[in-house]
Amino acid sequence: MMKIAPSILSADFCNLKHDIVLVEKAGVEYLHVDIMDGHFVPNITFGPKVVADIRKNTSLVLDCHLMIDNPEAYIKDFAQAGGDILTIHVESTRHIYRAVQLIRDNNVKAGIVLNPGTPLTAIEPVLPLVDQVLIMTVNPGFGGQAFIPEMVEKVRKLKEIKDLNDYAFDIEVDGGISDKTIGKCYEAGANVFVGGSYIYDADTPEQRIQSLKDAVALTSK
Ligand SMILES: O=C(CO)[C@@H](O)[C@H](O)COP(=O)(O)O
Ligand SMILES: [Co+2]
Repeated sequence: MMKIAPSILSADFCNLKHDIVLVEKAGVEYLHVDIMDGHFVPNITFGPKVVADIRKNTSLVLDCHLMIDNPEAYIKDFAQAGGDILTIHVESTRHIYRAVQLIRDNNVKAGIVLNPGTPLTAIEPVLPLVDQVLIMTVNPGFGGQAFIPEMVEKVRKLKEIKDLNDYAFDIEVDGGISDKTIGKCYEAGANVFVGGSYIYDADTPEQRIQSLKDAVALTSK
């Protein structure tokens, strides 16, 4: 099942509710929520309070991408704030297995994410435990960056590992996703697609969402 996850990093934070309702009405499944701490990545966004306020205003699945050091310290807070999926970077903790267990213990879905420079071998031990694997297709920290084409092969290899072991996790891609890049990722095995600037930097985000869906449908034929 393919899902589109608009990233509110590119939304207007003074009109956040409007920008969330807009994509919800356009028929997306997820809302991608980027949490940045100014340490793990060179940018800062917001914390659990904003996630809790978003939760009160939408029934979309809140797909929380934690770009923070020591994520263990905040997992409970983001789970209680109403995050549905908490995705943590394998590079952000020394104890990835324990951190993934902690997410599951908080009764939310567990995701794991890899920077472009991190090999798939780094996450193999936790693959049986996770609901989602996110392959970064840009360096994390900012919206509007160019898609890194080499990441398509990483998605393909991950899909092979998934099929070989009969794992059930979703494969998500994040960064530089547009009508030009989504098809390659879908064809390689991704089924959750984050879209930030491509969706929100347009006059008609609804049309951009439709064009992403159309590009996937074309690839499927
Ligand atoms: O996690 C991140 C950036 O670190 C993303 O979720 C961005 O929000 C994607 O933005 P675009 O590349 O689609 O503009
Ligand atoms: Co993200």
